[in-house]
Amino acid sequence: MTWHLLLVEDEASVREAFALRLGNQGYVVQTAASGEEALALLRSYEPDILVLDLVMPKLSGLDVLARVKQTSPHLLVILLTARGTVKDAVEATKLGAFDFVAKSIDMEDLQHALNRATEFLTLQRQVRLQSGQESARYALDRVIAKSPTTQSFLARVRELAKNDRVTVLLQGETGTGKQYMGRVIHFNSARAHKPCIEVDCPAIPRELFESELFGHEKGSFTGASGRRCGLIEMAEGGTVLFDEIGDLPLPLQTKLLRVIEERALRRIGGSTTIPVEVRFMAATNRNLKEAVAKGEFREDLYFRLNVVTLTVPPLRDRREDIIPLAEQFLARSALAFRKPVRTLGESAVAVLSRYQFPGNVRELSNLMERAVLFCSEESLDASHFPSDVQDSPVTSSIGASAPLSVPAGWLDPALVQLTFRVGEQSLADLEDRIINEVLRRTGGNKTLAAKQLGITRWMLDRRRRR
Ligand SMILES: Nc1ncnc2c1ncn2[C@@H]1O[C@H](COP(=O)(O)OP(=O)(O)OP(=O)(O)O)[C@@H](O)[C@H]1O
Repeated sequence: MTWHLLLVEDEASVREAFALRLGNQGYVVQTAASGEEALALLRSYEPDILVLDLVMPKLSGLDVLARVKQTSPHLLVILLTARGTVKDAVEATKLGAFDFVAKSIDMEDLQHALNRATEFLTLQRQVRLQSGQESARYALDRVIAKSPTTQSFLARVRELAKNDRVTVLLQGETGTGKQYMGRVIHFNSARAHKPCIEVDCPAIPRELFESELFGHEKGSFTGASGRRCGLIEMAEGGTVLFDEIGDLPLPLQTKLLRVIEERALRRIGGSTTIPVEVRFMAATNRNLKEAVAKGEFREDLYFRLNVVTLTVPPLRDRREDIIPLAEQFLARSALAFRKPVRTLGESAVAVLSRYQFPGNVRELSNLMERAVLFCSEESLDASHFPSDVQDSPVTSSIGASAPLSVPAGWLDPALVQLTFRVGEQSLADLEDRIINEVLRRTGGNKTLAAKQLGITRWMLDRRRRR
């Protein structure tokens, strides 16, 4: 499992050194140089653990802790101090800190606290699974399926939920809901009370991949200070869902194939074979057949995964679902942001009904979230959407979408025009539009899109999830 960590430390040298070491240990680290910066970041970013320096110039660690606990009561906070007192420690505990540790160059105490925190989070997730909250969220009768396309798609999902040993390959454009549908299959199957472990292939650093997936024995490589069980083992009895399986490094494809075929694995450095009883699912927006032809994906693994292929339809092929989905996202965001908005006004319905949604359900969900954030009335109308969405042209049949226009007369097909109204759109909005356009032009190939944008695959994913 990959853990996201926000490190708040005002001394640049300490911040950078700690971030580097924690990053090398597999944590995904974001940093902030002050309490104020951390609070601003936490409005849009949800780490698993917050590591806070106690003594900072304006807002102290305790001030930040008090504020964070009001908005995110379950976030685990570790306070770091070079010269803290018992009084500070007592105060931190009262405010709900998870731990209070000494700041040292070797980070020894912090390491122990982080180990405890990640163990606690793993356990908490298992308990949450058992409590059935997720099962209710992904119940088949709660999936919006107004359109005939989604209805027939769900009929196949229902069958696959019943047959809980069949391996499934979920295909579809970016943001169509492949992972979401994978969860629907899991939580409606006999495995629902067991873990559903998602492996985000592009997000796991290559050098850690094998150990994340298969686990390791103590001392099997430098840094393997204890025995660790891998994600596949953790899913025992349940499902492992590989997101963007096309990004699985080739050597690991061979190993995974063996595990699927033999239903058993060996941890790195281990001498015993451990049987695994899990269902495997994989999602991709790449054309895996093409990847096989190019030698980037193993053909035998492709056939192993491709026992049943489910293609999640793009939103433009199930337009009847747009408004009910928008209403669901509106209700969810209004609750999360404590906003008075309750309904979609006529003008908003009109805009949503004609917009093409190149980014599919994810784009609709993000669009509604932002619109709700800027709405202080009871009814949300078109003016709450960004201008390019408001001004999107009416189309009767929606084929390839073009959110950024190519002006007439421009001969170079790689040239696009980006227009925006100053004061109405944030940098993040513009970034989203550029990313969506590049993804559209690469046919949803995220690796290629990231390359064209000059960022890493991981950064692309983080930005899209923002
Ligand atoms: N039918 C649905 N009902 C409610 N929410 C949905 C539905 N389908 C997708 N979503 C939401 O839309 C977002 C994108 O879905 P998801 O991550 O499953 O897409 P994806 O196809 O796996 O995307 P990518 O290819 O980019 O990884 C998620 O927040 C998900 O919860």
